[in-house]
Amino acid sequence: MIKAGVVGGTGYTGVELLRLLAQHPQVELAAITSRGEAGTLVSDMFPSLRRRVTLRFSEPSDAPLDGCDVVFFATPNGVAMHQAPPLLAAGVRVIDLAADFRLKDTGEWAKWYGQPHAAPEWLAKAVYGLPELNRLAIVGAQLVANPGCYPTAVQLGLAPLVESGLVDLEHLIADAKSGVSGAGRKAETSSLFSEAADNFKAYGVAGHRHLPEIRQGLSRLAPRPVELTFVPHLTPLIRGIHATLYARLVAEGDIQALFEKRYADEPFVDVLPPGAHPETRSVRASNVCRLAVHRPQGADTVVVLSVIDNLVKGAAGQAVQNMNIMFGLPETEGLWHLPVLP
Ligand SMILES: NC(=O)C1=CN([C@@H]2O[C@H](COP(=O)(O)OP(=O)(O)OC[C@H]3O[C@@H](n4cnc5c(N)ncnc54)[C@H](OP(=O)(O)O)[C@@H]3O)[C@@H](O)[C@H]2O)C=CC1
Ligand SMILES: CC(=O)N[C@@H](CCC(=O)OP(=O)(O)O)C(=O)O
Repeated sequence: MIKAGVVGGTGYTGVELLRLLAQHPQVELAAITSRGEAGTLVSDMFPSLRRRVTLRFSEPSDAPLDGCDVVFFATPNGVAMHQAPPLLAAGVRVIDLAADFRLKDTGEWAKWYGQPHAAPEWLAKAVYGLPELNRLAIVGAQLVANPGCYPTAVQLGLAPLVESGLVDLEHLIADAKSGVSGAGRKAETSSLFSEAADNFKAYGVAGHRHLPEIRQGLSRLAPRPVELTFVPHLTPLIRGIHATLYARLVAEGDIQALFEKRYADEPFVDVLPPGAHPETRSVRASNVCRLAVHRPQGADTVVVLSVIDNLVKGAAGQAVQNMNIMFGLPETEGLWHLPVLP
């Protein structure tokens, strides 16, 4: 059995990790931290976990994390880069759900996250954990940087086009909408029911911190750096991301066949038949990304529709998928459940 610890067990990605890990046949939950709830039974805070998770929350400094085989950080940006290095030095494998180890350039990290990087030596060793684009590197990794939710939906939707050389790499567009759980469980005015319900708005148009992450990931697939306009929106869903992606063709090709071939062996990427419109509810609570490819009026703009559950394929599910790869387990272990509908 793999002994797993979770730092940040009271947040949305933390409780989603607990849901997935508690049902994983090869995992034993060994430690779950909270700074404010140490001593509280996890199932008292989250009755959804009653009779399945019997642990109490521990203070991060008291939790037996160095006795774990793997520790997940489900903490705000800037926490894991301070707390993970001693665990890594002790041989523990770490999967960070935050952004601390995603951007390879420390200057870029400081610019977008407003603080200097505290562990550049581990940054160099970290592997970006988007299995469909980077599987082989994850196999041997000790430290995996789990991608952001928007970057997962956008990169999976644009990767086949960028790899193909059929599209203009300088004018990609990602128009993405997220449910409110994407902002986390912490109290914030913009997440209040009266602010977010019955409302729809763009934010971060001048520059969102997921832009450099998407650019870095897609540029690795291309002969030169890609340029992208990325506009996130907040939509009154609890879970879900819907990304509408635009690319201009510079050469002819069968785009539907390109996507079907690219993802034919991927258990968690579903390319829908021509003309389909994927819905966020078709992936709710599952680790699946559903894609549909369109070419309106047969013109030279390709439109890709990409949906994921931000808490699963966009965070906790992808983290478990990465753990499975790191530990040589079947990739679908503990993740092969169907979405919840309606
Ligand atoms: N929500 C989403 O859809 C996605 C989130 N992410 C990323 O995952 C991470 C977690 O997100 P989310 O679960 O939404 O966030 P939440 O705000 O819901 O939870 C954050 C958790 O971190 C703990 N925490 C906060 N500060 C510290 C600290 N200094 N030391 C130890 N623990 C700390 C909190 O617990 P306590 O205060 O009890 O200690 C809480 O459990 C973030 O980096 C986020 O950007 C990534 C992809 C998608
Ligand atoms: C709706 C909403 O607020 N979403 C978050 C993205 C959450 C996420 O994935 O952020 P990290 O890169 O920090 O992991 C945002 O736009 O800030």
